[in-house]
Amino acid sequence: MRVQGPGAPGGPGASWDSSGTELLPAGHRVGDWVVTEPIGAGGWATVYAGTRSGADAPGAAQEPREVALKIMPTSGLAPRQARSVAEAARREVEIGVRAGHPRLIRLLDSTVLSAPGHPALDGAIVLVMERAGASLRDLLGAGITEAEGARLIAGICEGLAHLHRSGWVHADLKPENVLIGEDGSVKLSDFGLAAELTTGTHGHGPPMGTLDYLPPERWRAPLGELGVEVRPSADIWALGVVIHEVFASGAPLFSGATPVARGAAVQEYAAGRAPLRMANGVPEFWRALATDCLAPTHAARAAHTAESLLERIAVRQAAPSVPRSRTGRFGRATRIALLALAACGAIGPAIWSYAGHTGREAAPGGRVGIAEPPLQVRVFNAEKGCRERTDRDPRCSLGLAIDPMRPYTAGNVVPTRVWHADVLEADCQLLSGEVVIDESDTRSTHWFRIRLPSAGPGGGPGAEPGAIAWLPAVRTKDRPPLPGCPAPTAAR
Ligand SMILES: Nc1ncnc2c1ncn2[C@@H]1O[C@H](COP(=O)(O)OP(=O)(O)OP(=O)(O)O)[C@@H](O)[C@H]1O
Repeated sequence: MRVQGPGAPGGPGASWDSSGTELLPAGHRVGDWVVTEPIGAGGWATVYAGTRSGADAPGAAQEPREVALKIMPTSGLAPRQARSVAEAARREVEIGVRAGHPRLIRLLDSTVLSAPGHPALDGAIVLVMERAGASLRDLLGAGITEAEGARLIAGICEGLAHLHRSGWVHADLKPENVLIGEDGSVKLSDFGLAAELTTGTHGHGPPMGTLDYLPPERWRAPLGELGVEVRPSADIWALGVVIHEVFASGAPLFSGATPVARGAAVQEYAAGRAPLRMANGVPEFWRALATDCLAPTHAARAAHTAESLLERIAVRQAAPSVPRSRTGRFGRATRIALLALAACGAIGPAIWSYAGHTGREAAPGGRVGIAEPPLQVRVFNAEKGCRERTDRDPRCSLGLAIDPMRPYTAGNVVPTRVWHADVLEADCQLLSGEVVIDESDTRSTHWFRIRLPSAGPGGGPGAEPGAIAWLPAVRTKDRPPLPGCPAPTAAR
């Protein structure tokens, strides 16, 4: 349940949520949808399972048949409360329209109910969403393996990284708002408190939130005309709390009988008067990651972005299959070879392609309408001077590898060159390829399999149709949610 944040004046509470589930009986029709059963309720809304009433309606074939209907009643609320509900719905719709991503629950439609004969429903806002199978909260009690926890947390980081890149802070990250699709994929939901980063560094949101996930600075945040200041680092704090819960079977990180008492424990920790005490079962890597997320001040936490955390998780996931001696091999000589790659011209033997691979296989679960590979990645050149020029100077060109399992040296690149900001199509990712260290010392074993554009993005030699190559993940800031690549041992 979400409640008002500390120090907030009155606002919509959770008073009607328990009775809300009776609002819509099974069989009730909402636009093109028929209610089947209640799924859940929060402070603003009751969520029902719905199914399409007319399968033959125009466009029906493109839409899922099973949906979730989030009903946000406004009648009976004080005008200010009704405005808050309408604002929350507006933010959900705005994110749905402007920031769609496979790691965010998909908004299909929104409408306002007209039900003059049913005063409790009249004027209610309805959000029609893709339906998830469960929430992370549902999974916590059963215990989550480290591998599964890693996958779930990586999915949350991908969703946050996308939101932050798109200029939004979620501001209410918690296990209830991490949904699990029927194919097991992670989807962030509930953007009713999301804040747009209007200044680039922070935005403003209503003085509300879920107390157990609020960062220390929010407990003292002044309430201005625009609301309270919200920064992406607030989501990172909440992520730290969630990481702990994932590996501690849902046990709260800060002790106290009530959310307010636990908030006092947060303040004690932030003031340096109490240590962070995580459950013993939290594995070392995740303990370290959560500790960084839970840095007590915004300034200390800001260094740990969702992208950088994702990168650390990717490297860690790749680590067990990379023998230590192999990683240790890459000293100065390899690094110099890597740097040389940024400047060398077109070099390299034949292009490696997978016979019979189309790159258009449906994602697991194959849901219609959810983004499927290939997905776009934009090339990033760590050399600042190269990012500022658009003349495709050969010295600023970057090479794509032929084989991600061999050192990324001049002899292992395809003829097609790419430049900063080129957009490439990736169809899968490999977390445990050869180590690559870029010019800014970022080290990664993560690679994307790229379909080479037949014209050559730089106007260089074109590739044969369907040819592929490999982009080291250090050469892009994007982290599209791609499936894993099959082990690249295929014919060369
Ligand atoms: N698309 C969906 N598919 C399946 N279940 C969903 C979906 N959206 C929400 N739910 C379920 O309904 C519950 C309430 O939804 P939601 O959190 O969006 O409502 P809310 O009133 O904004 O909640 P809160 O006040 O706790 O933030 C969720 O915890 C989740 O279990």
